[in-house]
Amino acid sequence: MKRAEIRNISAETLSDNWYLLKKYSFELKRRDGEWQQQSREVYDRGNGATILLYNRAQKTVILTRQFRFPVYINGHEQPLIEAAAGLLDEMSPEQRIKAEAEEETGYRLTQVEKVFEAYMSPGSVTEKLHFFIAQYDASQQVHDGGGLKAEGEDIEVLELGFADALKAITDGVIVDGKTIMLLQYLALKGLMQ
Ligand SMILES: Nc1nc2c(ncn2[C@@H]2O[C@H](COP(=O)(O)OP(=O)(O)O[C@H]3O[C@H](CO)[C@@H](O)[C@H](O)[C@@H]3O)[C@@H](O)[C@H]2O)c(=O)[nH]1
Ligand SMILES: [Mg+2]
Repeated sequence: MKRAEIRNISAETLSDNWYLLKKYSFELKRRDGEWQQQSREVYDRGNGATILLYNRAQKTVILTRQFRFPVYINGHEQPLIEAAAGLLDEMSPEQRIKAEAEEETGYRLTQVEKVFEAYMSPGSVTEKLHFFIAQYDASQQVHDGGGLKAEGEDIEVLELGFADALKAITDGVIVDGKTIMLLQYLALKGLMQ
């Protein structure tokens, strides 16, 4: 696939507060060869990583549940069930996800497996998410998890049966994209059989 042809990129910062929102103007060469002027607002919060902990013998997974304000104002008033995740903050995806998994779930992981990368909202958000899975057992639990109170985190740790977690997707109880992708990955690869 050939690279997109883009010229005359300029940017204006609309907000530089917690994260960065810019408005870009640029010209894009359409497939018919015509140059077209466009502008796009782009939200940059860095890249992130997420992980699903699974136990094959027990047929269970570890998920988190926390209040998410953007989801709340868009109509989902319950806390959101999610795979553990965090922003990279200059660390490598593997280092970051091990630290984040321990902070949020309380499980200390030695081996993690990278499964894929994905842009989750490519029309407006720059973020690329790195997806991991890891096997866990009770001996790896070093504390109760919960995240960082100073950052406003108040994270519940859930251990769910894998079949119940898959059913929660079709029942509309699990509605977070990264979490659905990771649960379906385990199912597709037959890792819980
Ligand atoms: N004060 C303040 N705090 C914020 C703001 N936005 C985020 N935070 C705080 O910044 C911290 C970021 O926590 P992380 O665990 O690193 O990130 P995350 O929010 O869990 O993000 C993960 O999940 C997202 C949603 O699926 C992913 O998009 C992201 O890549 C990452 O994987 C959280 O404590 C969050 O409350 C803000 O505007 N103001
Ligand atoms: Mg997080």
